[in-house]
Amino acid sequence: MRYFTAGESHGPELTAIIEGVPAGLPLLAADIDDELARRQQGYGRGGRMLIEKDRVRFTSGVRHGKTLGSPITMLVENKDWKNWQTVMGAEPVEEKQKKMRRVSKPRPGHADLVGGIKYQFSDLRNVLERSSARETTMRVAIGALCKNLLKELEIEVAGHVLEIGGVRGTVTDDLSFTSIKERAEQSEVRCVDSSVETQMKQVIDQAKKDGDTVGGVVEVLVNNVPIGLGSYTQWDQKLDAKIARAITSINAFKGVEFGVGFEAARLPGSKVMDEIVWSKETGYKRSSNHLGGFEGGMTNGMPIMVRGVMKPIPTLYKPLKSVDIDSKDVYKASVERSDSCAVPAASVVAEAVVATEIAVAILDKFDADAFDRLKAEVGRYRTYTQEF
Ligand SMILES: Cc1cc2nc3c(=O)[nH]c(=O)nc-3n(C[C@H](O)[C@H](O)[C@H](O)COP(=O)(O)O)c2cc1C
Ligand SMILES: C=C(O[C@@H]1CC(C(=O)O)=C[C@@H](OP(=O)(O)O)[C@H]1O)C(=O)O
Repeated sequence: MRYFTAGESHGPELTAIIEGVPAGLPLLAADIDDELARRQQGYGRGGRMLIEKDRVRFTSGVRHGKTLGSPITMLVENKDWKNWQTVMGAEPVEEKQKKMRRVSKPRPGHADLVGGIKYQFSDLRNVLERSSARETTMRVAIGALCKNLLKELEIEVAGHVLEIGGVRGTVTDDLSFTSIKERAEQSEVRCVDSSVETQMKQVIDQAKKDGDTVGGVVEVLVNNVPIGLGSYTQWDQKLDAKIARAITSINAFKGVEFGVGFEAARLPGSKVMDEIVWSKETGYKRSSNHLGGFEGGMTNGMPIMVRGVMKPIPTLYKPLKSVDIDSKDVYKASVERSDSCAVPAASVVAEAVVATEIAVAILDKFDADAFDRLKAEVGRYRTYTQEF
């Protein structure tokens, strides 16, 4: 399976084309829309989310609620487009109109300056329109399709927020996968530890008041993953590496860890490796999951546990110093309408990109032309791994 996304933040619409999805997978626009709505929620978002109501439209690859095996095209309309038609239209405009909403004072931490230098733009809006995390809408749409496929194979994905602006929630060991999923859904900050929710919201409110922003840490868990997705045989076949790339490809994500993660540097081997146990009913299992479900770049059958760190949003209402690209004089950076914290929304994006990587690994490994055959093959393979 491969895919592309396209679309500018204030252009007419966003597009995704996905190729290699098996034929016969049940797929409804409503399944995608539910996930798109989850991404739009979360405490700390700015005014744009009040304008948009993301809904998908299939224009190819789906018929009567099932995939056809041909490329799937998904479109999401930007409701804000009606306010930007002159600024963002495809047809040539007068010089005077070209100056409308022109950006010449790059925001530190956003793509503005480097993108402008690279593509030789005199208006940095040409950069920010595509570097905007509006693009993550389509990655969530693709992830929703992949979650549909995984659900049919009894694989579940859950994302939640661990930390915002230095306030960290605790996830106790006795919390089941289901309760993590449910609790995240009930929380405005998508944190399963309700005792820190108010504090997280206060940190976001304070940042907003100060014209500042905050980042945080999200976690994605994947349950019931078959053993042996990915491979140790070639560096670029390692699935943990592909997931790490997918996470750091989310706008503003700066780091990834699996299982105990960076803490592994401070622990002895006996506290990091997961002991192997066996029973006739379950086959091979581990008595702990410090390695977050990966050994040798392959899934080991334990839940995948991956975390990503998001830096604070770069656009500051109290802007940092920048340089005007025309005069080279020192100015405050441009202020675009912006979120103060998008960590809860980003946890939904993280879920989507992890689901996508796992779906791709499954489609690579098994006969994936027809969904029923894929499902049967995955079932047989699970029996094999249990009896090994
Ligand atoms: C869901 C989400 C919403 C975001 N909202 C904003 C925003 O409102 N303003 C902003 O400056 N950056 C926002 N960002 C972050 C920027 O898109 C990102 O920092 C920028 O593209 C530069 O990329 P980099 O931080 O990965 O280097 C958001 C990121 C995500 C994941
Ligand atoms: C539009 C979305 O997020 C946007 C991401 C973003 C950025 O710079 O990344 C900047 C803001 O754009 P705008 O100036 O239009 O409000 C966010 O709202 C979205 O998540 O759908």
